[in-house]
Amino acid sequence: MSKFGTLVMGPAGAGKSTFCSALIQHLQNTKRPCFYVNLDPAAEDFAFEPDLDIKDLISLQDVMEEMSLGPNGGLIYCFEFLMENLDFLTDPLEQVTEDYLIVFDMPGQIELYTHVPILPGLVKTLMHGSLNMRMCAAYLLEATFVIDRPKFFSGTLSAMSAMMMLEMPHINILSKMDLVKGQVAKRDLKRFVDVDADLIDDDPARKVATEAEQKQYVDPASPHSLMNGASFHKLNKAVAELIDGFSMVSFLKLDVQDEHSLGAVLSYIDDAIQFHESQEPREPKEFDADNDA
Ligand SMILES: Nc1nc2c(ncn2[C@@H]2O[C@H](COP(=O)(O)OP(=O)(O)OP(=O)(O)O)[C@@H](O)[C@H]2O)c(=O)[nH]1
Ligand SMILES: [Mg+2]
Repeated sequence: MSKFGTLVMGPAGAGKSTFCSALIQHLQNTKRPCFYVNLDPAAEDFAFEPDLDIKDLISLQDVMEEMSLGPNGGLIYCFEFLMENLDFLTDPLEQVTEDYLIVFDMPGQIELYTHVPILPGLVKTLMHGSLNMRMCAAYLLEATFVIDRPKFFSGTLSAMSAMMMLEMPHINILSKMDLVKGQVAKRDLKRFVDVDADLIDDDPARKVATEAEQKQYVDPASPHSLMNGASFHKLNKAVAELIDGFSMVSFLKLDVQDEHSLGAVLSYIDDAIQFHESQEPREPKEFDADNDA
């Protein structure tokens, strides 16, 4: 029997916990069971009480106080501790049946997704251990990033970094769409959703380098050369072309207030983990003449 889950990831404040709550509410509205796992050892307030909370194993506050660590070092310590005590996570998940969607709410420290090798180990255990969980990553990036194009591509690289680290089905999501409504034309938004490298050239905020600035740029091979606006632009364009040329990243738009938007994101998650293909066909409910009258 398989289990099904999604890891909700992304930078600090991207809207992960808000999305988890909205998704749980949507699952409840559509009569689907859900198991909510909080893996953020610093999270405090929840719209839905987690079914499993890493804070019952270890809390970031305690680690920082007792180990004299800062918030980022403390978080890594918490995850290393979780990896040494994986039964805390796997035992309760053993009981979860295949009709459930298991939603993992992750912390926002970006290093977890970029270069610390803890998450790949955790994902391997969940997917390839006895739980046999089919999982996908839901990586959130705040939609306001589209206002600043180099920042958008930088955020896209962080999503790619997580994709490369985790080697699991991956869905990228532009969260907080309500914040850019009316600010970005639909036509322009399309070019962020299916990433278009020309966004870098068309950037209305782009400062064109003066002739003097162009000359300032010396030798790219020299460690003492300073990159100026023109050379940063070339670098940004090359990165954007790489993303565009290989169709490596595209985004779904998410407005947590909109049930259709949540439903659309959920259907991508379901497809990625092949949720519906593995469900037993349900018996249609018996017709109850008394109640239906
Ligand atoms: N306008 C708007 N605000 C949002 C939305 N989602 C989240 N927020 C706000 O953004 C802030 C961060 O939201 P969270 O859901 O806590 O973000 P997070 O990614 O879980 O944050 P960390 O766990 O701290 O990394 C909160 O103030 C939310 O109210 C959204 O869709 N629209
Ligand atoms: Mg959160």
